[in-house]
Amino acid sequence: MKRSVSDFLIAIGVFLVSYLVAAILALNEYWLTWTAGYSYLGVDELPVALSFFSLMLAWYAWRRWQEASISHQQLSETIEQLRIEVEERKLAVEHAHVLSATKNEILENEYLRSKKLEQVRLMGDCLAAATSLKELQEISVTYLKNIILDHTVSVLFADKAFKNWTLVGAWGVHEDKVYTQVSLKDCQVLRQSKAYIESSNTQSMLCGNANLTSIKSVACYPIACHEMQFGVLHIRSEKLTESLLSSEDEEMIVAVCNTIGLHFYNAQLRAELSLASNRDELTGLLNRRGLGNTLKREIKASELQGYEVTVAMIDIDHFKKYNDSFGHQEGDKALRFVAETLAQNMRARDVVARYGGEEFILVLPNTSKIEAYKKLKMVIAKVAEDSHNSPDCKRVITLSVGIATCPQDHENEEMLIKSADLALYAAKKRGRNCVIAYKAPSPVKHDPAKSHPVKKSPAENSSAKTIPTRQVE
Ligand SMILES: Nc1nc2c(ncn2[C@@H]2O[C@H](COP(=O)(O)OP(=O)(O)OP(=O)(O)O)[C@@H](O)[C@H]2O)c(=O)[nH]1
Repeated sequence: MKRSVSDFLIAIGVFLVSYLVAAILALNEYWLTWTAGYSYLGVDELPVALSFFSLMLAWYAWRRWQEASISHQQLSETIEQLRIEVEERKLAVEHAHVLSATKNEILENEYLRSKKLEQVRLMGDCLAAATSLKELQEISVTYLKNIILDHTVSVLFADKAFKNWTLVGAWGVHEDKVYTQVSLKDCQVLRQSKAYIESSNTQSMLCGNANLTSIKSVACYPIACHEMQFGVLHIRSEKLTESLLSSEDEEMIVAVCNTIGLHFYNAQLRAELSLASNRDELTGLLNRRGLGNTLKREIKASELQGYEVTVAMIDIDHFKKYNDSFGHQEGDKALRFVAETLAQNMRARDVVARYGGEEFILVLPNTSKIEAYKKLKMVIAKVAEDSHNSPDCKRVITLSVGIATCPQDHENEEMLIKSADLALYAAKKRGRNCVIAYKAPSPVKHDPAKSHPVKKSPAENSSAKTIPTRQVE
């Protein structure tokens, strides 16, 4: 625009200068006409010539100004176009940067998510293979730590009876702000049996476990299945935020808690089933089925470790008479009394089982025949003595016992029980209330390659010959 104005001024200037020159020439003509009596041009033609000349000059100036304006406008337009183009390119570059950053972020999030999903899968496999409640809890915490990375987290689990709750894991960005104490009565998840999310700027949060004044937000999730609460996952933050977790993260955490709950539920179901199928309902002891597995295991262990296992078969004497005299219910009480007394007088490693009816079996690992004999003598004396004073027994209860030892009598569990049963039969024949050890009628042929060497205990070495065994008839 500046350029156009200057061109216009130049044109005006040229116009004025041309008029000035024309005026000078005209004056010169008049001067010559007046002083010398002649002129180069006729005085009458002079204004016309000057006007023509001025017009020519003015036209020329106007054209120049117009041309200058046009070229300047074109230049401005070109510059504007270039400016727009540069702006557009800048925007395009910025957009590309944003796109690439978003793409990177998406890729990173996807990578993290796939890693977390892999952890969830591994966790499921490990939980499915867990064999105890403690193992289930530890596996859950280990994997939750790999899945919930950017928060301050605490995990509580209930014991088998759902009475005591323990803080099994606590970790997070603020190690000092994880749970230190657990207040169950204030746990909203346990109260409401559902996820609980709270944020408050004041100290009065309903979540009793946001026990630090700096905690402004909590998100707690139940670890449950079929309305059975096995645990609580508690996430806390110092930030005042309505949503501690992104919707994706929350979705994953809820799914993980549900998976853990399901595994706890399955484990509990399995334990209950196994208990029900392996336990005798009346006495709570192992039943015949449970005994079979246990005895097999003990015989295998004795082979590997080279020690003896003794099996004792116990029968209550004249129990039919007891039932007939005092009734079946009293008979049941007596059975429970015998079961309890046997269990109380055995070592933790010994196995006490109800074989059926009024028959019990003891499995005594790492126990020689003579040790078992002494122990059983003591036990039948104890049962007789205690039954005398017990309100559960209507009369003194005596027991007959037959014992057999692996590997010297038999290495097979069925044959071992059969041998103990034969010895029991002998005890009954002998007059009851006694212990008889099985003695094979003829020496058992041992295949040295098959049988395992046995470490003799000092007790056996000293008194093996004094054992009052009796050949089974
Ligand atoms: N109350 C009760 N009685 C049972 C149970 N199981 C078996 N019995 C009884 O136990 C008795 C066993 O009797 P027998 O096998 O004849 O043996 P016994 O009378 O003890 O005679 P000996 O063994 O020779 O001393 C039967 O009367 C059964 O009914 C039970 O669960 N509860």
